[in-house]
Amino acid sequence: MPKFAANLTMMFNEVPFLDRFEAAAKAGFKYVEYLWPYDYPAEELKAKLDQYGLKQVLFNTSAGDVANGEWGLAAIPNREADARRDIDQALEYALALQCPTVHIMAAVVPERENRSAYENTFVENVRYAAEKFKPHGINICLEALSPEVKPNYLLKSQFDTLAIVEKVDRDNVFVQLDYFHAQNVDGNLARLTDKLKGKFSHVQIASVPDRHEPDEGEINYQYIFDKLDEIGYDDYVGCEYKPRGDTVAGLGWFEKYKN
Ligand SMILES: O=C(O)C(=O)[C@@H](O)CO
Ligand SMILES: [Mg+2]
Repeated sequence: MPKFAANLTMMFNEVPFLDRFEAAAKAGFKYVEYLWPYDYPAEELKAKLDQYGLKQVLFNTSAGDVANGEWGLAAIPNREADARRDIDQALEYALALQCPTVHIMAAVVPERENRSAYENTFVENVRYAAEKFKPHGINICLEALSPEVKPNYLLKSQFDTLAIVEKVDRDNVFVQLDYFHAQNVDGNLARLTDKLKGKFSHVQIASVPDRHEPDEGEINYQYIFDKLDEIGYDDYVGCEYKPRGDTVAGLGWFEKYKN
């Protein structure tokens, strides 16, 4: 049975961020993820996790200067020092939060720029991270984002992402399989899951097209959850969706997975 993690950036927005840990635990979650921890001291976040008996399972490296169009730095040529500073910062937080996986954000590639220079920079920075994280048993994930959500992001297709993972060639680097983006770009999700078997170590879910609860829209998530069980996927499934309304009112789909 999948181990579902509440995404505290997208869910439980009825309450301030630090109160979402309690809300997630009360709703029956044992695991949480969120995009970035850096606005808070790691000790404060760890205290929340401990207070509510939660495990943090994923967060991202910094997105950089979002107001100026950045969405990750790790692929931007000549910004290696900034990217590696962000990777080091993520490692400190991962250790303090005892978080097993960090998503390294790549970058938006401006249309006039040379994509292969971005890919090469990304590969080198991810290798740097892989080697720093390895002694601590921390995994790295790389994620494709669909153009309707993040136009010109370096990684669009799951297969672009797999190609970079293979090029990086480190045993703690995996695909982050977000089925919402995968359906938008790649489709054929059951076959995709088979093809990526063993290559992904974090999953995220949301309905398509509206990115709501996984109980509507064009993806049959019950089928996908069974598929994940069938292939022996044992890592986490992040609920990275925008609730249609009240978060708890939308959790009917989750009832049968609580234990
Ligand atoms: O947008 C998504 O999907 C994510 O998982 C974010 O963490 C990164 O854009
Ligand atoms: Mg995602």
